[in-house]
Amino acid sequence: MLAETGLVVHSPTGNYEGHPPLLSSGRPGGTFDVAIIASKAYGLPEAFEQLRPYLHSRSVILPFLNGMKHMEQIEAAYPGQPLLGGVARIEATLGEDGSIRHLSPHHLFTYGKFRNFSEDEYEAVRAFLSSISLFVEKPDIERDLWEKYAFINVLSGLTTLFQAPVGDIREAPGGMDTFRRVYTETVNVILRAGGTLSDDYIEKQLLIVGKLSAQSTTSMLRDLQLGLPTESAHIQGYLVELAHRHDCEVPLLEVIHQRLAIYEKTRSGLTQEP
Ligand SMILES: NC(=O)C1=CN([C@@H]2O[C@H](COP(=O)(O)OP(=O)(O)OC[C@H]3O[C@@H](n4cnc5c(N)ncnc54)[C@H](OP(=O)(O)O)[C@@H]3O)[C@@H](O)[C@H]2O)C=CC1
Ligand SMILES: CC(C)(CO)C(=O)C(=O)O
Repeated sequence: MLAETGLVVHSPTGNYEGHPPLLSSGRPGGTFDVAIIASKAYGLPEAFEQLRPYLHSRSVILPFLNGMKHMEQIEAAYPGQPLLGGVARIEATLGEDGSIRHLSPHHLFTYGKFRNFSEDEYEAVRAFLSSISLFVEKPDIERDLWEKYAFINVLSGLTTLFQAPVGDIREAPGGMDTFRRVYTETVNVILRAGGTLSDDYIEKQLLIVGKLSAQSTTSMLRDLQLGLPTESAHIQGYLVELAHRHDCEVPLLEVIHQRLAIYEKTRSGLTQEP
């Protein structure tokens, strides 16, 4: 589709149309110095194999997935490969015509050193990425990854559990308290698992939740309502796995995870050939 229509972006910050060079997996193309991975988490195993022939031993990997588990998966798939952390803060979706629809003016992509860099290698990639105005370097990208993970875990978990936008959950009896309890469980797991979060993280997040527009939802709820696969195993499933590994009690996270696991099981039953 991209080859036919080109890359079309509709955005409140300005539209774009262009025909970037395209390379389909399996076609000759040489190797690349930087590879950005931005598939959904469930597409990673296939993406890893398709990308492999285009990497040299010092190609830099820059993932922009939500969550944290993919960082372990990338390290396992490409041991020793220089790995950046990347966090995307944007609200975007694919239109039926294949165009990208940027839904709100806000957008920020942060990156930073994660594993397996020499000083010179990191300096070279930093100099390259700093020429792209969308990208902002973060000295502590690991904390940024954990903070976005906690945020998306709570927001996608509660919007899918209740199948409702933020405003309806917030205004239901005890709604803000539910946000606080799910944030508290999430933060406990992350800290016990060795993750870092900024001081007063929960209070700051509750202020953000209070200010979100009442209609705010998440891409996971949109996927669930359309009967599409979700990243729940990668987001909620991995957090519950970390909770069990580190002896944390997480009753609400378990219920959210179960609700999403039931959805995924029902969905895969419906999509299987008879
Ligand atoms: N959408 C958003 O607003 C935000 C998303 N994120 C995170 O970003 C990640 C991507 O999400 P999103 O962009 O919404 O997902 P989409 O499904 O919209 O886009 C993923 C893209 O990856 C492509 N892709 C999948 N597998 C491969 C492969 N093996 N080789 C090459 N390309 C591949 C898909 O191509 P094709 O269509 O041909 O399959 C598709 O264009 C997720 O982890 C999500 O949580 C983070 C912040 C905001
Ligand atoms: C930030 C947010 C909630 C924007 O849609 C998101 O990342 C998602 O829905 O996946």
